[in-house]
Amino acid sequence: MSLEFTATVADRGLEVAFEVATGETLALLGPNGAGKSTVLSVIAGLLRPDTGRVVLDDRTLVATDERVDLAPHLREVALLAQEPLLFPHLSVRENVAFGPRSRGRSRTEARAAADAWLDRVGAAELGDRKPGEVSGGQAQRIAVARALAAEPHLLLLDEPMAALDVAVTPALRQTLRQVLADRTTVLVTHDVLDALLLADRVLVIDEGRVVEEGRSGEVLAQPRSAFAARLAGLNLLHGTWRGDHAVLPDGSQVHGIVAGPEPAVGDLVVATFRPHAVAVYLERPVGSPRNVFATTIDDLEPLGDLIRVRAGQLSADVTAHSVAALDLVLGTAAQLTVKATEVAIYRL
Ligand SMILES: Nc1ncnc2c1ncn2[C@@H]1O[C@H](COP(=O)(O)OP(=O)(O)OP(=O)(O)O)[C@@H](O)[C@H]1O
Repeated sequence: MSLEFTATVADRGLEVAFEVATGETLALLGPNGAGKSTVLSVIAGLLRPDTGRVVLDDRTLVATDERVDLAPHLREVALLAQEPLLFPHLSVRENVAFGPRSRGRSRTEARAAADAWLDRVGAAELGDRKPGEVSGGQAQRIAVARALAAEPHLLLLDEPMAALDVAVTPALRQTLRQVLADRTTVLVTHDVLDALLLADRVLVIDEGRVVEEGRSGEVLAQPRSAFAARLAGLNLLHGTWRGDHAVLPDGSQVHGIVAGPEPAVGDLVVATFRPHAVAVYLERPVGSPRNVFATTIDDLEPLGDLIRVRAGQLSADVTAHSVAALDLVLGTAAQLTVKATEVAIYRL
């Protein structure tokens, strides 16, 4: 085990234990105030737990019963927050070179390491600029490079994409996928796609307690906790890429827009779309091209002004008026449709 974590923090109502294997990415999911950031603060050494023990590889970072409490800068842990927090007076290259320099590398080595990391995160051309002269998405890439250039044993990411435009998140998510592979990471996120695409396992925390834990795909496919179920409200269909559409295990086809890198024929993919984008018909609709799934309704659940219709693996949010007009009840055979433009397809 690479990271072993047990801690209680009484005034934040936190009592959590988990482990992360070497090279694994663990996503921490949970509602606001659940305690996710508190867990990261304890690991980074910004908050001392009332009781607890955090061991990274074979080094004890904090152990309340042994009175061990390593200073943050000695922990070899990098914390990347929502806001990039770059040093404004240093150039981008100097920001990234900061970690290697503090680890005793020469100026030339540190600059070379900085340029190599900037290149890996797709920010090679920004080295000479000041942080004030780059966009939010670029600043976050630079912050990723800076965190990794310090060669941390553990990377902590606190909603690294929360402050960014939705337009730039797919590209940064792709960069993170590449740099997180084989790197021990704890990632706090609210985004089901981050959990699915970046994390091997997820831990769902609610009111300071672990309520669910497992492989990302499994937890999101069959959520047990209310929070994971709400997250998993997003439709997720796993399939195989066929060049211009995905084929599901039952043979049905899904057409959509590829987000991120183009999958090769035969690659495993996931097609995602919001329940809002799904329409329910009794007969197979004719006309404009779209995805049609023949299925049977197995749950109808009020959701604010709408009704969430569940049918097999699919969810559709429709008005109460249409549920009444179509006379939908449990067991009704229905055709669920979604336009290809509403479906995002990701390579797994
Ligand atoms: N600096 C602080 N001082 C005291 N209590 C705090 C502090 N920060 C957070 N808390 C409290 O600790 C609990 C856990 O908060 P934490 O920020 O860890 O949750 P979170 O899961 O990261 O939430 P979010 O998703 O909103 O970031 C909450 O009850 C919160 O109000």
